[in-house]
Amino acid sequence: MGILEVQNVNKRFGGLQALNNVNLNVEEGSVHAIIGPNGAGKSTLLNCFVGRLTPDTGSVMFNGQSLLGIKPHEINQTGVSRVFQTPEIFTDLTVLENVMIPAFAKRDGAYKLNPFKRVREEAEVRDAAEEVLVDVGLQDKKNMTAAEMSRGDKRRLEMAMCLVQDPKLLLLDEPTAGMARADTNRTIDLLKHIGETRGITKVVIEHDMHVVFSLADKISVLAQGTVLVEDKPENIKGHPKVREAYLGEAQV
Ligand SMILES: Nc1ncnc2c1ncn2[C@@H]1O[C@H](COP(=O)(O)OP(=O)(O)OP(=O)(O)O)[C@@H](O)[C@H]1O
Repeated sequence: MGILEVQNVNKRFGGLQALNNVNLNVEEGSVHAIIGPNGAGKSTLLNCFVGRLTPDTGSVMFNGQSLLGIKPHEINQTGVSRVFQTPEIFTDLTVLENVMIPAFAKRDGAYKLNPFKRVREEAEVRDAAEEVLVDVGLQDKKNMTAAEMSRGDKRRLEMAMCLVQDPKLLLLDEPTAGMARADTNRTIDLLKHIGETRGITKVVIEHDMHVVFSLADKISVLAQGTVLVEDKPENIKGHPKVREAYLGEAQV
């Protein structure tokens, strides 16, 4: 049984069938990539895992429990964390403070009124945050204001904000979008490192095939809301259905 099991998920926006009987089986501890041309339905699918969208029909099971009808913050509490395409960080706070806030939220169940004042006093939360900053290589920048960071570092910070919540499943929406090659390679190394040290299952949406083939244990190819193939990377490369889906786009 997979840690995340998606069965016959359908989602329609008006006249558009954005997801059409989608099935996905993500094995525990694996990296599962979802690829596909623009508008294929990748983000829509991810939104169905985190409670931002509810499928019209079908099921989404995480660790044997249905995620449908559960609020986003409650899904987060079950161990699902998401890294966004555009980092959602508190630019006025320091790097360390940014990581302490989600740690606090996870421990106490939700953001409380004036959480920051309390966070400051929490040594236990601070220790957890510092540990994660070492993991993502930002320990030297912990006292820097988040606004001052490079784009690549902001994404590492957001990763740290997810990791400090000790997720079982990490969802990454184009983790290297807009990065130069050097930053992309650092991100690949970081994700591999996290896999080794923390054993977190990851679902990655990604357009950059270098990233996909460097990381993925399994790949699902989505086109026009339908999963064309779910297979190991070596069987995806050059697959005729995949080539067809990508006609005129990035080559697989
Ligand atoms: N809230 C919405 N209302 C109406 N249509 C939507 C909505 N969200 C997505 N769509 C449409 O659903 C289809 C799938 O969109 P989605 O963003 O999931 O694709 P994607 O594979 O993530 O694309 P990209 O790689 O460009 O990010 C697209 O045609 C999109 O325009």
